[in-house]
Amino acid sequence: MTATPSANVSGRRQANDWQLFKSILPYASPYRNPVGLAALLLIPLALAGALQPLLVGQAISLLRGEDSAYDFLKAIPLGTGLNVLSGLLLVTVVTRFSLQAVQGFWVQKVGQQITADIRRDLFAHVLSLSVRFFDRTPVGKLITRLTSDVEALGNVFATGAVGIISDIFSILVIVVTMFLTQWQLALVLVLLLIPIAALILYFQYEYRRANYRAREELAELNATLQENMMGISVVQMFRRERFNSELFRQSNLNYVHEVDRTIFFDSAVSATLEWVAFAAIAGILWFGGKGLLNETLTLGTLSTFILFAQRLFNPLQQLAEKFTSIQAGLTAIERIYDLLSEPVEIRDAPETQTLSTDEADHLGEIQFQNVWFAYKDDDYVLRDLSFTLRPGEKVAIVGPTGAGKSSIIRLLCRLYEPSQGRIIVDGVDVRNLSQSELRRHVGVILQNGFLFAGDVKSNIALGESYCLSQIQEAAERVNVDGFIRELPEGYDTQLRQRGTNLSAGQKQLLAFARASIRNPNILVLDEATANLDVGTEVVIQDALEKLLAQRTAIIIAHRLSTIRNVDRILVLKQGELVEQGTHRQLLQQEGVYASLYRLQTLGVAG
Ligand SMILES: Nc1ncnc2c1ncn2[C@@H]1O[C@H](COP(=O)(O)OP(=O)(O)OP(=O)(O)O)[C@@H](O)[C@H]1O
Repeated sequence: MTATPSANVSGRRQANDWQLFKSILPYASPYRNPVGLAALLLIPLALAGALQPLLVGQAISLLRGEDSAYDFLKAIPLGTGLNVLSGLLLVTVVTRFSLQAVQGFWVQKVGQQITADIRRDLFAHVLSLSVRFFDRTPVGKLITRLTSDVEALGNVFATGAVGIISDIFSILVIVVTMFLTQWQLALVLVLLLIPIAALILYFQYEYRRANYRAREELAELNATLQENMMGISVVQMFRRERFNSELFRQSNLNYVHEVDRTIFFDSAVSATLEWVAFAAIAGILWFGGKGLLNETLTLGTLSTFILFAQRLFNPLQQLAEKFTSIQAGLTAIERIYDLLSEPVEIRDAPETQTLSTDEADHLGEIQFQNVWFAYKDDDYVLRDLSFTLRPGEKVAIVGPTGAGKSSIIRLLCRLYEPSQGRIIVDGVDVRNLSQSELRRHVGVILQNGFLFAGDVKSNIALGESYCLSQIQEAAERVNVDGFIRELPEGYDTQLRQRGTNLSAGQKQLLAFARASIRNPNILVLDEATANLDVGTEVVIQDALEKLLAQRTAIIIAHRLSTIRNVDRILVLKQGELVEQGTHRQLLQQEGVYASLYRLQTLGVAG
């Protein structure tokens, strides 16, 4: 066992079963009617269940002419009395059989709908969580929560485990009926129930802990699996197969170890109940037998109680059978609840401001005011950064690897929030803008544009309602229309997941079309032309000039030759702005930029 799962278990938010139950209660409210109907059926079901032992006991009493037989039965002929009892027994059997079927169907149907609703909300919630959350949570773990944890919850309904509620209700009705029939025997049975309940609670507690750890291990396993699938080319290229298989084997073993613990506690519950059910019947026989000899008890009542004991432990045994499913379901709710209560760090302010859409307002001004930023604690990657980009200005950010260039972009787009300081776009703090307005205002083209499974045109429109001609125009504006038309089915060409049937450069071309169609006032290019060959880059550069006209632009590029013509260059070093000016001014300053530039031109010459 590794230290990780226990750390996870102890580090998780504590919620008791009642809180967990309450957390899914709102999901049941749209299905009030079927849930109410199923709950209502509990009453006739439990009553019919409690009546059966009484009827059998009465038949025996009647046959033996005992006092415990009801007076109205004693008043009619024996044959008629037995017929009445058999008829009533048949009614209870048919009632239980048919109502159980109706109830089972409704509960399962509603259960699956509730599970689907939870899955939907979980997905929407995960998508709204900040990038910071994804930095610390492996995707494989999230997938486990969205798939197998939700599945475990669905199983509670699918396996009929939710019928436990009806079992508990039946136990209560039987207990009351027993006390009304013969309180001494009823007491014997109820006293037996107390230690069993305590034992079951203990096993349940242990099972839940083991099950939570097992789920954590499964999430770990899936994270390893996902990482290897995503990085398959690196795995194969560096011959990591054997090494990674060993890591996977360990993860697998940890999982099995935890599952073994859950099996142990599950079996312990079944075994305890099996044993106790017999002990209960023995207890009744012993105690009731003495009553029979003293003639304080009739055989009819004793038979009724033997059946009661069976009836009482039957739901408990069912509980043992459903136990795994229910406990797994509760663990699943716990994990789902954990994720659903993960706070959305970046959300729209209650009253957002809007940006001016008036062209005359010279849109596209960006101000960073004393911005500090750290991904973790006080490990600042941007330090007291202040600069202003005038509307329409083209500014390049350069600096060594890890200087914090991309972090500036992430802050501007509000994927993260600054630790201190403010970022202002057209006079409005980005925190006061709605995220959709900000993202519409700022277009970003990244080095590795992500593509979704679907066709080319939907990858440009990305869910917005652009028509084909608008998409084509946008592609023409950035000179990528020709490239798209050369694809096997032009704009209808299906892209496989993550666009694996396109080259890195081709993906970047589509990213240009994506930005062009949205017509943002501010355009950010993060190493956007790094994957293009020189020929394509010339074509794109030409398109870019057109795209960038009238817009504010931030360009991050390692190849300094591509940014010589920008209005201003900001030089970043270890998160601080160390120089700024035009290419010419910076060369004259003989500082960081000049040495970077010389190194590159030397590199090119060499
Ligand atoms: N998600 C993250 N979590 C923690 N630290 C990060 C994260 N992303 C980046 N960093 C750290 O922040 C620093 C700045 O990273 P950033 O990506 O902004 O650099 P960059 O200048 O764009 O680098 P490059 O030129 O290599 O793209 C680096 O030291 C990096 O290790």
